[in-house]
Amino acid sequence: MAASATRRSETLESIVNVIARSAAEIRQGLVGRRGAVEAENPSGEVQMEADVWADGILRRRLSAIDGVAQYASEEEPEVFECGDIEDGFAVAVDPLDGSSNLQSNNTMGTIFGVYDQPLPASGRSLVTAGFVLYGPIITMAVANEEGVSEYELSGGERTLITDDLTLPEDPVVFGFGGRAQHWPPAIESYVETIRTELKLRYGGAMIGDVNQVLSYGGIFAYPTLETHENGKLRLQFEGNPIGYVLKQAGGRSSDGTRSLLDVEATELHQRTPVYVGSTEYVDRLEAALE
Ligand SMILES: O=P(O)(O)OC[C@H]1O[C@](O)(COP(=O)(O)O)[C@@H](O)[C@@H]1O
Ligand SMILES: [Mg+2]
Ligand SMILES: [Mg+2]
Repeated sequence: MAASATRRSETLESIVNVIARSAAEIRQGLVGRRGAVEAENPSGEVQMEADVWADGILRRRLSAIDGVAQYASEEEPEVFECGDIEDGFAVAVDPLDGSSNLQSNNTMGTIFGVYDQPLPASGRSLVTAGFVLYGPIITMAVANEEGVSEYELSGGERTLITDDLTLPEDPVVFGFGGRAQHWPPAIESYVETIRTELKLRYGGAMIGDVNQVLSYGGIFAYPTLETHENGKLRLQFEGNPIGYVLKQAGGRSSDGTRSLLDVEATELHQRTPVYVGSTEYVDRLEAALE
């Protein structure tokens, strides 16, 4: 993509600012939108009112940014073309990650990835990725080639907490999704081993669970299942952005055999097994699956 370096960095800054400024509004808008709509997303999952609403806000605001050429979301079947792809970025979002937690009022997030190639694109073409976490307070992690920064968000303001978010050296937590009776034997015995070393932390929103791994070290997975070989999570909207954040924080990602960033992107809504966290634990997981 041919835009000048200055224009590219202005566009990236605008994308991050728009997501940061929308976060408080998205969280407030969850009130009264905790029910399902009579529709499924392209992955065949029930959509919640809040999923559709948050997607609408992000589509309108992100597609209006000069230098954003494509917008795509977990909630929409097709890429929304909004500029010249020869001269702009593609933004992929999971507007609400963990929206099944609306019912129980638990943690959720918003995930984004900014690609330098038309979607579906390889994780190697990400230039920025990150997430908003709607916890007791709203935080945001933003990864780019310089590393990972963490912010606290309040109203429209973004306050830098650290510009060097890195995984701690001594891992503490793990969380694996899916029903244990559907895990292949190799996953089951890996979990049997690591549960003697780490503490279980699983909250049902990838972004909440991944943020615990970023804070304390360890491993998060939504693994391959005997019923669903590619697990549940989507490469463009979830796997790639989180794989990029973890790599820039000093850890790594895998689909079971290779970095998520090296998985070939064939379809917008393709699923992939996801294993992310401290390098030692992801390496051992790959060895267990060999
Ligand atoms: O309810 P399960 O099967 O544990 O699945 C939880 C996983 O599904 C997800 O909620 C999928 O994301 P969405 O909510 O964006 O569809 C992940 O955040 C989470 O890790
Ligand atoms: Mg999600
Ligand atoms: Mg979602």
